[in-house]
Amino acid sequence: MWKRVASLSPLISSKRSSTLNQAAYTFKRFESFTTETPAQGKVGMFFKGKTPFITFVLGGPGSGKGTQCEKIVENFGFTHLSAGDLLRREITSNTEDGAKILDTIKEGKIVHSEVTVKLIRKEIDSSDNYKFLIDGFPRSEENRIEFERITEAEPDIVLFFDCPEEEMVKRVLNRNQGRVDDNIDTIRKRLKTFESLNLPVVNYYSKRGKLYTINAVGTADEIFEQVRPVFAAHEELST
Ligand SMILES: Nc1ncnc2c1ncn2[C@@H]1O[C@H](COP(=O)(O)OP(=O)(O)OP(=O)(O)O)[C@@H](O)[C@H]1O
Ligand SMILES: Nc1ccn([C@@H]2O[C@H](COP(=O)(O)O)[C@@H](O)[C@H]2O)c(=O)n1
Ligand SMILES: [Mg+2]
Repeated sequence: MWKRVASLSPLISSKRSSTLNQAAYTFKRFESFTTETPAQGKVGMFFKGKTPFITFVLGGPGSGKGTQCEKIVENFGFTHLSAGDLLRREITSNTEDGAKILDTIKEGKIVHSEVTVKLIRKEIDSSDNYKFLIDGFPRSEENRIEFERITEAEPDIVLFFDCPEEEMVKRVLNRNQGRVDDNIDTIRKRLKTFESLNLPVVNYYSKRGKLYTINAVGTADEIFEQVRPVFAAHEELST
């Protein structure tokens, strides 16, 4: 199993890209593998000689997480794992959990962490990549704690797309992708869930100096110009 032997986050948690340029970074280094026997089912054992680089992508419904993840994939070679997409795929595959997941999503609530972490871990395990964007996760402290318990890993960085509610509502209502939760009633519930369960996670990573807050208002390209330097600054560390 790999272990973090030194993991020093940016000394300044960035609010805007300009702050990033001034941020002093110290080396973030991992030991790829220890000599210990790998623990069954831990993320580390699946990375053959490479150190996993994990980014959590947070933000309210419609804040643009998926849109920006596509751009990060194109520009920085990450694998994009959207927790919401994995859960929706589970619904269509008629598994035991599918019906419960559908009800939870319609209610704008959070699916039990064990289910979501299992799906994420399966994707990580079967990937040849070692750079992951985990989009829409962790959505709650329970999500976060379960991920840490199962993987013994923490994210290297956490992006937070900060968007006003009225803009999020507008974007979701215009999305037209046939999502069962893209209606005004569910959006209201999702916004409440975001505030009560997801913002504490955002604050947690802010206190740990891992959070990069991105102003999510503007065109997708403008927003990506704030995102780009975050990854450019970490590129050496993540290759
Ligand atoms: N900067 C932007 N300006 C205007 N529209 C945008 C912008 N970024 C994304 N959109 C559009 O807003 C909608 C929501 O974006 P996206 O799906 O990326 O958000 P999300 O944060 O992943 O939402 P969810 O949490 O609901 O999955 C999409 O239709 C997308 O095309
Ligand atoms: N960690 C998560 C992520 C998502 N959900 C549920 O899926 C819905 C859609 O998620 P998007 O990221 O695609 O917006 C979300 O509202 C939750 O119901 C979850 O439970 N846990
Ligand atoms: Mg999304």
